[in-house]
Amino acid sequence: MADMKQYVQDTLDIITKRDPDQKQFRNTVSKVLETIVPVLEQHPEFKEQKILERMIEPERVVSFRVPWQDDQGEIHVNRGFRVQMNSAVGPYKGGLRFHPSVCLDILKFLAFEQVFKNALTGLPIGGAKGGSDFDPHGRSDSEVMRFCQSFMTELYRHIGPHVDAPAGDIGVGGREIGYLFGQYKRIRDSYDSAVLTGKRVDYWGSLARTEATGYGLLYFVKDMLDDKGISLKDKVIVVSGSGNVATYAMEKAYQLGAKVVTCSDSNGYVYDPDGIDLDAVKEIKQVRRGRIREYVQTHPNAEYHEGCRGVWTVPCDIALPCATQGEIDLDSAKILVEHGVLAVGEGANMPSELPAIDYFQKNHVLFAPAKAANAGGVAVSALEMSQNSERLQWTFEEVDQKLKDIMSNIYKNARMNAEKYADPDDLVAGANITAFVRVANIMLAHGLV
Ligand SMILES: NC(=O)C1=CN([C@@H]2O[C@H](COP(=O)(O)OP(=O)(O)OC[C@H]3O[C@@H](n4cnc5c(N)ncnc54)[C@H](O)[C@@H]3O)[C@@H](O)[C@H]2O)C=CC1
Ligand SMILES: O=C(O)CCC(=O)C(=O)O
Repeated sequence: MADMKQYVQDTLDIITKRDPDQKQFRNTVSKVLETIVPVLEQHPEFKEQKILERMIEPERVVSFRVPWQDDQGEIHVNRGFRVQMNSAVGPYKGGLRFHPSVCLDILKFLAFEQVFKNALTGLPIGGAKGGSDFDPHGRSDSEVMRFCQSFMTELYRHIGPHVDAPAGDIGVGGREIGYLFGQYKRIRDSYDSAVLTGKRVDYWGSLARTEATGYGLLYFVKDMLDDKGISLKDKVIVVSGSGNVATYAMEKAYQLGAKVVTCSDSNGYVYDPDGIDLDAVKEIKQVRRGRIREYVQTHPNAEYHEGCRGVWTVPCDIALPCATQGEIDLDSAKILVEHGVLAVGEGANMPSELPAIDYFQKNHVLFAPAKAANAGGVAVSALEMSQNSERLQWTFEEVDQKLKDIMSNIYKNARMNAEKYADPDDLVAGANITAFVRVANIMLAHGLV
C-alpha cells in the first residue's frame, strides 16, 4: 500500500512542479488518485507503464486568439482553448464553456473529470473540455454569433466527428451550438452533423439531449435512494442554478413527486415555500434571458436573497447543486447536515469542495458524485452521434429509456466497486475505480502512446 501511495504522491508532485498555479486541476487529480490506490496495488503494470503520469498530461492543448467586434464596432480579444485530455476510449468529447472565469486550470480539471465520466457511460467517447473567457451575458444575438464564428474559425482545425466532438456547458446552449455548427459547416463545406452535439432537434439534434443531464441526475439519485428504501415522493429539494442542468433536474424532481423550493443564479437565490414555479423560471431564463430575482415580482410568497451560498441554509431532504464548481464549501456542508439532509446529488461538475465531500461521507449523507450523477448529458450526446451516423432520429421515449438504463448501470458499477474496494456507500471511490480501470486497460492495449 505504502508503495502505491508514494506513486500517487509522486504523480501529484509532478503537477505541483510543472504547473504550480493549477490548483483546481491538482485537487481534482488528487481526489481521484487517492481513491484508486487499492486498484494500483492489484495491478503493478499500471505503475510500470506509467499510466498515472500519462493520464495527468493532456494529449493536446490548443490555445488561441478570438478577435470579434461588438455592435458598436469596438474590437474585443478573448482567449479560446480546447484541452484534449484522453482519447483511449474514443474520440474526444466534452463541453465548451463561455464564462469570464475560464482558464487552463479550470479546463484541465474539467477535462480530467470528463475522461472518467465518459468512461463510466460505457459508450465509446474520450474526454476533452474547452471554451473561452468570453461572457455572453448582456450580449446581443449578433454579438454572440460573431464571437462563435470567430471561435470556430480556429477551433475547426482541431475537431471532427471522429476526432473531437464538443457540446455545450456553462454559457453555451442551443443558440451558441447553432452558430458554431453553422460556421464549421461553412468552413469545411461538409455537413458533419456529429461534430457537435446538443444541436437543435430540427437539424440532427437528439430528442431528450436538452433534458438529459438533469433527468439523468434524478434517475441516479432515485436509484441511490431506492437502495436504502427511501422514496423521492414528497421530499423537499434544494436546487442551485437555473440553467440547463438545474431546470431539467427540477422538472424530473416534480415528475417523481418531490417538491423543489429553491433555485439560483450567480447573483442570488429564490426560496418559494409553495414550490418553485418551473414555467416561470423557464420564461425568465430561457425566453427573456433575465435574472432569477425577477421571479418574486410575480410570486409574492417567494423570497429573493442576494448571494449564492445562502441557498444551502434552506432546510431540505435532498440538495442538488447544479450551478458551478466549488459552490458547497465545508461551512455549507455543515449547515446541510445540521438540517438533516439525507442525500446530495451533484448536477454541476465538482460543486462540492473536497472537505465538504469528506464531511458528507463521515456524516452518512448519501453522496452522488458529479462524474457519475451528471453523466446523462454526455451519454445522450454520444447517442446523438449514433443517430447522426445512421441518419435517423429516435423518439423521446427511446432516448429517455436508454438514458435511464445508462444511469442505472453507472450506479450499479459504482456501487459494486465501492463494495469491492472501499466503503459500500462510497460512490466517489466506486465511480473513480470503475472509470479508471476502463481507461487504464485500454491505454495498456494501445501501447506506449
Ligand atoms: N449542460 C450539460 O449537459 C452539463 C453541464 N454540467 C455542469 O453543470 C453545471 C451547470 O451547467 P449548465 O446548466 O449547462 O450551464 P448554464 O449556463 O445553462 O447554467 C449555469 C447556471 O449556473 C449559474 N452560475 C454560473 N456561475 C455561477 C457562479 N459563479 N455562482 C453561482 N451560480 C453560477 C448561472 O447563473 C446558471 O443558472 C456546470 O458545472 C456544468 O459544467 C455537467 C454535465 C453536463
Ligand atoms: O455533452 C457533452 O459532450 C459534454 C457534456 C459536458 O460538458 C459534461 O458532461 O460536463
